[in-house]
Amino acid sequence: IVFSKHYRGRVVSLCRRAQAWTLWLVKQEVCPRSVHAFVFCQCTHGKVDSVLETYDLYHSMYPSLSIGAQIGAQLDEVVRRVQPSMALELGMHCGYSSMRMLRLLLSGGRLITVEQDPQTADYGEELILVAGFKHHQFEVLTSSSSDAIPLLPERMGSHEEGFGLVLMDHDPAQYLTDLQSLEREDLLRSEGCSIVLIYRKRGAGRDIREYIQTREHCYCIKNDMQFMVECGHIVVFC
Ligand SMILES: C[S@@+](CC[C@H](N)C(=O)[O-])C[C@H]1O[C@@H](n2cnc3c(N)ncnc32)[C@H](O)[C@@H]1O
Repeated sequence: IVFSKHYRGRVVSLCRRAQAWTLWLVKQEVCPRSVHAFVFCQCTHGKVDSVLETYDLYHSMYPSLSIGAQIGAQLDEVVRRVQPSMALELGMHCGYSSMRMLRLLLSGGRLITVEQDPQTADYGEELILVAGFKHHQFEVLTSSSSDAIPLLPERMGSHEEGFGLVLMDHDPAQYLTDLQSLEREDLLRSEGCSIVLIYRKRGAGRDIREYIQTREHCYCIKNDMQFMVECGHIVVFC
C-alpha cells in the first residue's frame, strides 16, 4: 500500500508539471491556482522567508511569472537603499515581489499593489497574509494600472509626499503611459523616487529610455541590468 501511494503521488506530481508546462508552452500562461496551492501547502505559515523559499522552489520546478530569486535580490538592494515609506507595485501576480518588498519596509511603511486579474489578486493577497503581513501594511487594488492610478491619491492616507519606490512588472507596453499618469497625478515623491522596471525580453523599453533621455533634468538611469532598470526621478528639477 505504501509503495502504491508513493508512486501515485509521483504520478500526480508529474501530471501537474506536464499540465503547467503545456499551459505555458501553448498560451504563455501560468495557473495562479497551482502557484497558490503549492506555496500554501508547503510553506511554514507566518514565516515570510519560508514563503519566499517555497516560491523559489516552485519557480525551479514549474513555469513561473515571479521575478525569482536573482532579480529579487537586485530589487532587495534597491528597497534597502531607498527605504520608501510608501511603495507602489504594478503587476502583483501571486505576491512574490510584493512580499520581498514588504519584508524590507521600515516600520510604518506601506505597499499598494495592483493586479488586474481578480482571481490572481485573491490568491496573491491570501499568500501575503499567510506570510504574516497585515492589512495596515499593504493594500491590493484589483484593476488595471490605468484605472488604478487615478484612484491612488485618495489611497495615500497620511503619506501625502507620494511614492518613494514604484515597481513596474505588469505590461512593458504600458510602462511609459503609466509613468506619465503617475507624474500627472503628482504621485512621485518630490524629494526623489526610484522607478524599477522589469524587462523579461531583450531590447524592450526603448520608448521609456527615449523619454528619460529627453528629460535629463529630472530623470536618470541609476542601474541598468539585464532584466531590471532603475530610474531616479526628482520632481524639484522638473
Ligand atoms: C509578470 S507578472 C508579475 C509578477 C510579480 N511581480 C512577481 O514577481 O511575482 C505580471 C502580472 O501583471 C498583471 N497585469 C498585466 N497587465 C496589467 C495591467 N495593465 N494592470 C494591472 N495588472 C496587470 C498580470 O495579470 C500578471 O499577474
